[in-house]
Amino acid sequence: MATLGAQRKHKVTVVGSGNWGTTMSKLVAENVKANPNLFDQTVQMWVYEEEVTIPKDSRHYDPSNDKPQKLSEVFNRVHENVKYLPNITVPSNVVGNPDLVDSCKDSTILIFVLPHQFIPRVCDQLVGKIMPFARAICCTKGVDVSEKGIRLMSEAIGMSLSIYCGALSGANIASEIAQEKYSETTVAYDPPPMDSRAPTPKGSPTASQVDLISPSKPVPSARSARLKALPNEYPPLSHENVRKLFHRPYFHVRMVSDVAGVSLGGALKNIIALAAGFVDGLGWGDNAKAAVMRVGILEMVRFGKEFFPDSVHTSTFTEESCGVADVVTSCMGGRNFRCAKMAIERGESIFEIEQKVLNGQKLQGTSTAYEVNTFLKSQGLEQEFPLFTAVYNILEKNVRPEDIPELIEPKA
Ligand SMILES: NC(=O)c1ccc[n+]([C@@H]2O[C@H](COP(=O)([O-])OP(=O)(O)OC[C@H]3O[C@@H](n4cnc5c(N)ncnc54)[C@H](O)[C@@H]3O)[C@@H](O)[C@H]2O)c1
Ligand SMILES: O=P(O)(O)OC[C@H](O)CO
Repeated sequence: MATLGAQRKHKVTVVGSGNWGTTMSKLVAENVKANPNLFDQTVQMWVYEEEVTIPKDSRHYDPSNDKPQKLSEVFNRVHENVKYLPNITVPSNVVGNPDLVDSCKDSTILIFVLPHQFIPRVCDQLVGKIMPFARAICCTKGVDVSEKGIRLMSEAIGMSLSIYCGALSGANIASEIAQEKYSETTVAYDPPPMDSRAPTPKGSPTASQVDLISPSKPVPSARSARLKALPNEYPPLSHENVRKLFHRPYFHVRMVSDVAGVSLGGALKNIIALAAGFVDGLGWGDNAKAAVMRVGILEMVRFGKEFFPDSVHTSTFTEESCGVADVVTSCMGGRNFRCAKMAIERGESIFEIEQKVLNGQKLQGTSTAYEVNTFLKSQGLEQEFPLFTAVYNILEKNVRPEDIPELIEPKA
């Protein structure tokens, strides 16, 4: 039932069109159709434009037209991302839009699903070009490290665009979800009090006047940013309504408020997956992989407690899909795990494997290992995170994968 007084509907843009971005567009498009009272029926998907040649084994291959074509044009013609999510039909209410600003400018909900290294530049292009009261959900797995320190990607998005940004992360190998195989995820959404629809007490500033976060409950993802309240004519972005955007019979959503825990789980698991791939590539078997996962989970929890003490709930890592469950799935079938394993088996660098095997898809564990190490070095705390540090040093060829057991053995 539409919220009393809500005459407008949320327009949704998925910012990203990769393997997960396209999968996310598919499930979101299914949900806007299922909730016409809440959402506009067309989902914009920003496509980072490139020329693609339709593979000969594609059902869309046309020998009379095998020249390179614009990805967005092919997508809008055949409703399939022939490069990043082949053989999956995406609902026709998803529009592939190569113009970033045009795809976002009228949307009240922005779902960021880009490799994390591209987020800052994309946000820079959107500053001042989006709805001032838009809200975002970051599905990207990574952290934002600079000389100022470490930030969650949701914080980086929120601060850059002066909007509130939540996070989605879980045991979510995209290709399985695209095939509608059962999975689950965690969505953390903890909006500013101004977004709550409690009756506005007399004398309180109206939505248009409120442009600072309430001092009583600073919103981590947009600390000191100038937030605009979501106007009452839109349905409230309650946990119930946000869940309706993502939950599917095959994609079970649990809503939480711990944005930091959800974000860190997704980012740090990619480092652990590399370590698991290294030991698996050595042929050391499941026990070795389990040992590496155990130490990695400990370091994930420690990292959250150490650097995000006022926002991370340790239970998020153990009880939610974004924690241990994501480590498990990533260390069995994730790209970071598979490429690390292949690198050891073939005696090649993981960076070469990424280029040769992923067809344009991007690993996130390698860059996250470097970014986390830069931050740990700045804090003088590499020794407190031996597995994260070992993965960095393996990538740098300072140590060998065979050295992992010694490197993670607790020091007397
Ligand atoms: N693929 C998965 O199974 C999966 C699942 C859950 C979360 N994630 C996370 O989602 C995020 C996005 O991953 P993905 O799988 O959609 O992407 P991907 O790995 O398929 O990466 C390719 C995407 O990057 C885009 N790209 C390349 N160069 C770019 C540039 N200069 N600027 C902007 N975009 C550029 C490409 O157009 C393409 O859309 C990552 O953080 C990833 O960890 C991925
Ligand atoms: O393929 P990966 O390693 O990027 O992992 C995919 C998802 O993040 C698994 O949850």
